[in-house]
Amino acid sequence: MIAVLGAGAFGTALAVALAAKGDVTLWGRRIDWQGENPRLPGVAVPAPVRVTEDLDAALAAATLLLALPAQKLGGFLAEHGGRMGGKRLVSTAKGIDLGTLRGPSALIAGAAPKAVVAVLTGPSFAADIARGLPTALTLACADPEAGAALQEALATPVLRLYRTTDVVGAELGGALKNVMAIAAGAVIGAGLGDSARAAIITRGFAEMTRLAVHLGARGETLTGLSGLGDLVLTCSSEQSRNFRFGRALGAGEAFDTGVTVEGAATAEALARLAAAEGLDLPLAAMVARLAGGAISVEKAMEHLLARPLKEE
Ligand SMILES: NC(=O)C1=CN([C@@H]2O[C@H](COP(=O)(O)OP(=O)(O)OC[C@H]3O[C@@H](n4cnc5c(N)ncnc54)[C@H](OP(=O)(O)O)[C@@H]3O)[C@@H](O)[C@H]2O)C=CC1
Ligand SMILES: O=C(CO)COP(=O)(O)O
Repeated sequence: MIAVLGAGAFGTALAVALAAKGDVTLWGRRIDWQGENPRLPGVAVPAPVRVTEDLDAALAAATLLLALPAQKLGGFLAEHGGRMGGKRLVSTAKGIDLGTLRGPSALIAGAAPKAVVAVLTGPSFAADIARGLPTALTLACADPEAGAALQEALATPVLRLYRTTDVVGAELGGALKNVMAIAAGAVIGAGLGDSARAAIITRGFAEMTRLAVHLGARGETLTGLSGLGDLVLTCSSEQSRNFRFGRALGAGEAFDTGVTVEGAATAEALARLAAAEGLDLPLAAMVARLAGGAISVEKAMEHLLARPLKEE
């Protein structure tokens, strides 16, 4: 049995997609809706999805998809991780925890050492998955056999999963692209043009790869769905919350603080990591200052353009 923990847009979309294969439990801490989740408007949640606030019932499943925002995962695991030993735990969070500077897989392994840890990530908007549009994602698990079994269990005819054992690379691809999407949105919001956005995507990709490899990832993982693929999607689509947040920053407009924008906290985590490890992460550092209100887009661009000229 499969249970999805976290009834936000993505958890709900995954439950809807997996319902095509059989019964799924969708757990949320507060289910105050019926039939259609306001976080995923226009999508009817079908009958095979058992929606519940009962965590004990959800924890009966052998496979748990953790669909919580990255900054909420640590607290949730601290409270409930002790009951998840022996399960297959698949994180969908795209971020780095600000408190510990760790990714979701390390948080899970710390809280539930006996669990099989995996990451499901890649270019996919919740609304697209829920509508049954074709999507390709990365399923990362360090244990190849467990990874193959999860690939079978979670793939559907329209949700195509590619397998890797590079968990660090897969989760960093998803976390870092959100930071770059804020930068791309800021460039567009400030009216700096599509050419500048292409520069952000390309130099952002170089920065992502450099950091991920430094942290133990395989470089080629970043050229896959959960790196380049998700970076391109998120930097170029109005559907992206990170892009829209950046665009609002660039345009000097307000943004709804209730919307999940993983890239803001992750940029701050990266700035701290860069300081601790002596890394040069110019774009992430700028996004951290932009998102924190410490600098304007104009000043950020001035700083970036004034950097010494170098080889590509
Ligand atoms: N939306 C998308 O298109 C995609 C999202 N993702 C990733 O999935 C993760 C979740 O995003 P998404 O579903 O969109 O976010 P949403 O903002 O739609 O939902 C977040 C959900 O998390 C719940 N939550 C927060 N804290 C806790 C907690 N301590 N215990 C239980 N539930 C909690 C919220 O519940 P409550 O309402 O009670 O606050 C809410 O249901 C993110 O890391 C995101 O990057 C990945 C791919 C695509
Ligand atoms: O991760 C996503 C698409 O792959 C969703 O992006 P946003 O969180 O920016 O909406």
